[in-house]
Amino acid sequence: MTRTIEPHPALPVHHGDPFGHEVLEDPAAFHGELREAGPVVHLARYDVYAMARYAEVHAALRDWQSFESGAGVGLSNFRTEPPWRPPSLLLESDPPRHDAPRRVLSGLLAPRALRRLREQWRSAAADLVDDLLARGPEFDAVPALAEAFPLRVFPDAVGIPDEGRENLLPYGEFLFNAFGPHNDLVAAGAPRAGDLAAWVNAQCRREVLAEGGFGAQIWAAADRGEITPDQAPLVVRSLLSAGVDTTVHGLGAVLHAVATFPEQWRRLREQPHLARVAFDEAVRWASPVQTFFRTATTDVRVGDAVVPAGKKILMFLASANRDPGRWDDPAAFDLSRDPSGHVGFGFGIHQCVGQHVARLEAESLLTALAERVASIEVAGPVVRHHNNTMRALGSLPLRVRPA
Ligand code: HEM
Ligand SMILES: O=C(O)c1ccc(-n2ccnc2)cc1
Repeated sequence: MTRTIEPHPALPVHHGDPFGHEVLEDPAAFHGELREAGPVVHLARYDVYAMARYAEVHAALRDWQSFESGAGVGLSNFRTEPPWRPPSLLLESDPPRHDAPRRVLSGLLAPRALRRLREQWRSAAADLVDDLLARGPEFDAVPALAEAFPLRVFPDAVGIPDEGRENLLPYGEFLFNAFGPHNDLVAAGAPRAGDLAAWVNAQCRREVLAEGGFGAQIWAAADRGEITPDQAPLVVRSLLSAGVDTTVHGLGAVLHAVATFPEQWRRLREQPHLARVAFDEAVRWASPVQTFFRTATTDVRVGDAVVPAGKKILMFLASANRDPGRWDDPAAFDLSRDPSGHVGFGFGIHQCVGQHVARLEAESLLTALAERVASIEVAGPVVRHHNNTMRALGSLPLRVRPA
């Protein structure tokens, strides 16, 4: 018997659409309205509950018992409608099911485990930048760098075959749209979703994965009994789902940031060790992953309101990362800031297990650029690419002056 209870009178209501093109184009005003309205706001359009302030988002990310992932981290509730693909053993699971797959990926993707890739990725970044600069000082950084670099290094690191890698970006694009409502963005990707999912699933089979790659290491963890053989392909699928589009838009964000704030590029060139903090500050500033949902496991009190059990909570990571109650001058990209504590990689038990991969990619590319490029400026209209979950650029025209 489903109880239909009206939202609590203390709960402010907002009638806007966080997944509409107006908000996707520029969410700042919408985020500000939600932060000002209260600690939690009822989004009447979808009958979900929004958290947009840092304090509540951070607390909800930590409290996985009250705010679960097992009913899905998108708008759809797996308990009432079938997921479009078998749920993720990490992203869409809670303890105890979540524990072993998490432990396996944490080990494989830890900073010390990535050391073996550092030289290779740095030299791949240097080659990519050398080839690009040889073609001239003006280029669109989205295809030329933000997309090209992750696709040059990550599929090889996983160990998938060369054939069909062009499916990775559209698969991720659909996946991240599918966390939102069935709007025009989902409809546009739906015709290819089945084929893309079939191709991704085929890359998770043991026999296609190259020796020494992350994929083969996941299967080896199954041989050691750390996860079951049935779980192994799904854990590989997590890497293929998460590993490309996120870093593409993370790199797009940091390139957009340094081109928009040239004095920060000067600072990075003077102090190359700032490359890592530059990426985290860019993840805070842009929040490539804008939102994720949770589901209330009980009637959860938030401030003086109550979110009814079974309702979805939309956590606005991007708004929390620009909450003036937490950050000074939040709209500034500033390398003198300490961005730690940002929620751009989440927080708590589901915090991004691939963050070190993303950081290593960013550090490799930024270091290669900082050694070769004295200045970077925006050379044309910056075009946004709308996605229900990701903050993405469609085009970032840049002009560089070689060092
Ligand atoms: C800039 C790049 C990235 C951003 C902004 C990002 C962001 C996030 C966020 C916000 C979460 C938390 C999800 C939640 O709490 O529900 C997360 C989880 C996760 N990320 Fe990332 N991510 C990035 C790159 C990557 C990469 C490169 C990989 C894989 C190599 C990856 C794999 C994962 C996985 C498997 C999870 C689920 C962890 C769990 O549930 O225990 N991510 N990421
Ligand atoms: O397990 C999966 O399929 C999966 C896991 C994580 C992500 N993700 C989101 C942001 N960083 C990674 C996407 C998909």
